[in-house]
Amino acid sequence: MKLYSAKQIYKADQISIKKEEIESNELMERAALQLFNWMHLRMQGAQVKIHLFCGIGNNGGDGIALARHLVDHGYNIEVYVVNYSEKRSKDFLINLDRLKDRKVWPSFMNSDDQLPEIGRDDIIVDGIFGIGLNRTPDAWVAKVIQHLNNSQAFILSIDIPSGLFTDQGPDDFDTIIQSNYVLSFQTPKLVFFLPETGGFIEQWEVLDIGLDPEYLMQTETEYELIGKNEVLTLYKPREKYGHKGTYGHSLIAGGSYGKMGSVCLSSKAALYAGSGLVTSFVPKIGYSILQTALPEIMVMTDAGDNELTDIKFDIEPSVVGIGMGMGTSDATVKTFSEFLKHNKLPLVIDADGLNILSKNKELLKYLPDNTILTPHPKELERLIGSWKDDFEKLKMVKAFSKKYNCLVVVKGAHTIVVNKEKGYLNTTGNPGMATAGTGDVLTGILTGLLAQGYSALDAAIFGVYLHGRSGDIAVESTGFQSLTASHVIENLANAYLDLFKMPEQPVTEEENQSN
Ligand SMILES: NC(=O)C1=CN([C@@H]2O[C@H](COP(=O)(O)OP(=O)(O)OC[C@H]3O[C@@H](n4cnc5c(N)ncnc54)[C@H](O)[C@@H]3O)[C@@H](O)[C@H]2O)[C@@H](O)CC1
Ligand SMILES: Nc1ncnc2c1ncn2[C@@H]1O[C@H](COP(=O)(O)OP(=O)(O)O)[C@@H](O)[C@H]1O
Ligand SMILES: [K+]
Repeated sequence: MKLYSAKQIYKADQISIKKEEIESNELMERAALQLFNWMHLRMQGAQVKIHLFCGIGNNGGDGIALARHLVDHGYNIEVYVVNYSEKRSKDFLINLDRLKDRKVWPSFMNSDDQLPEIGRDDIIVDGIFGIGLNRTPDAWVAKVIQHLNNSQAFILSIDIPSGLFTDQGPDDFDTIIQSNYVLSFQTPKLVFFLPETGGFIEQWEVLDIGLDPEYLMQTETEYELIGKNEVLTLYKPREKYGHKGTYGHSLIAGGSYGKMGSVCLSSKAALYAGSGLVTSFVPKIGYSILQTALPEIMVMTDAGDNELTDIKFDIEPSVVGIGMGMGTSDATVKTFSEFLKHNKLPLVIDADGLNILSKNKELLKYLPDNTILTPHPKELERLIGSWKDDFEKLKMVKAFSKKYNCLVVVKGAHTIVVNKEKGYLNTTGNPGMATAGTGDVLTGILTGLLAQGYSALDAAIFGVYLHGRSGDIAVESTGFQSLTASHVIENLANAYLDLFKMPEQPVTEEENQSN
């Protein structure tokens, strides 16, 4: 699913109005009707108090138009206009008049007004600011926002939580509505998925207000949201006459004394992801550990007893996944550097491989094109330096990806695969996955997919999705606390099978009776 910027949404807005030959307030009416239908379906006329807080722009206009529909259906409403500017939008004013025709008189809130009382069982509709926010709200508006956040009432935001910018990071986190539910027009917004701002949204849903499909389809976006529909087209079916050679050979290189588990996890994950063959390349200390833990894989040892000192092998794998548990001793740094200088194979680099690159940036020029790097936030900071906010971070990652012609998998709650100018945000995964070794599993999956002939970009997008989906299936039986990296591997099979499961259909009345 594409994530459109505010600029693109405004453009879609204008094009739709022109093409359909409608007035802009008709588009607002569509939005308001969608909002109303959503609420009415759930509330069924319940007399819970609904407080609608509306700004003076079109987001406020949506709120005012919604208020009219609610009052027409007998709901118990109170309307407030947060009067932060004199520049009221045309459609806001049209809808204000329509509301007044119903004898509903909003309270106009100005800077020194008392804040209204809100019960914890009431509902708040947040229509203060939408995608038009272009500067941090004034202190008194921030106070109103804080008051709503502190009320403990359920907050339903129109389009975007008020105070959240659509395409830039916040300056002040105290000026943002903490939403329970966001009904977002046409597209979710990028900020719903970034670590700094995602926490302001508990749940979201898109309301289709019928913006011009042609424009939406043809417009390229900087970011895409990746779910099942997107990865299904990437999946490569197994061929009837395929043999293990068809599905590639993954070499997993890493490990050091006390950290052989990481190589076990990556190697096993590569196998479960479907790699035809898997060889682990480890220091001597790892030999019996890997042979015992994973009978399906082959093991090659380095000259070093406890750490990698001479990364050389006389086989020709299809891809190398390297870095997990490897350490950063002088000998390992030296051999890793030498390996990079001579290597021609596709690479996935993780953990200490990334740490070594961060301290020896001159090595970056040896990365083969489309190498996949999989940093967690700390590793990313070591690699690209620190950032002011998530937007600056993404800008820096894009520049890095472009400069070194590599893919960066920015790991987190919504992992983002960055390929030069474009970012792909994953929708699977859960906080149970914040546990030791899940990153090693991801490296193994990505290596295993590359071995099977997926392009680097497809492997990264699909692998990140599968990894999270495995975690989501696993957590149903483990709970968050007890989810381990091994559970993620064990559920890879279920994640693959789940790709082709139809969503559950509700049982119809007839079927019910025949049972
Ligand atoms: N195409 C769409 O998606 C549609 C959008 N609509 C609504 O329109 C909204 C956008 O409306 P607007 O562009 O009027 O913008 P907003 O309603 O978000 O903001 C109102 C105006 O306040 C001013 N402003 C921004 N930051 C401020 C601040 N900190 N203090 C004081 N004033 C500030 C700006 O000039 C802005 O235009 C959307 O979020 C959505 O709710 C709907 O009406 C229907 C169609
Ligand atoms: N809150 C979360 N929600 C979803 N996925 C998460 C969350 N926290 C961590 N993960 C995922 O778990 C993995 C952790 O990787 P990493 O930090 O490298 O762990 P390790 O080094 O222990 O293997 C990443 O793929 C990350 O996206
Ligand atoms: K809003």
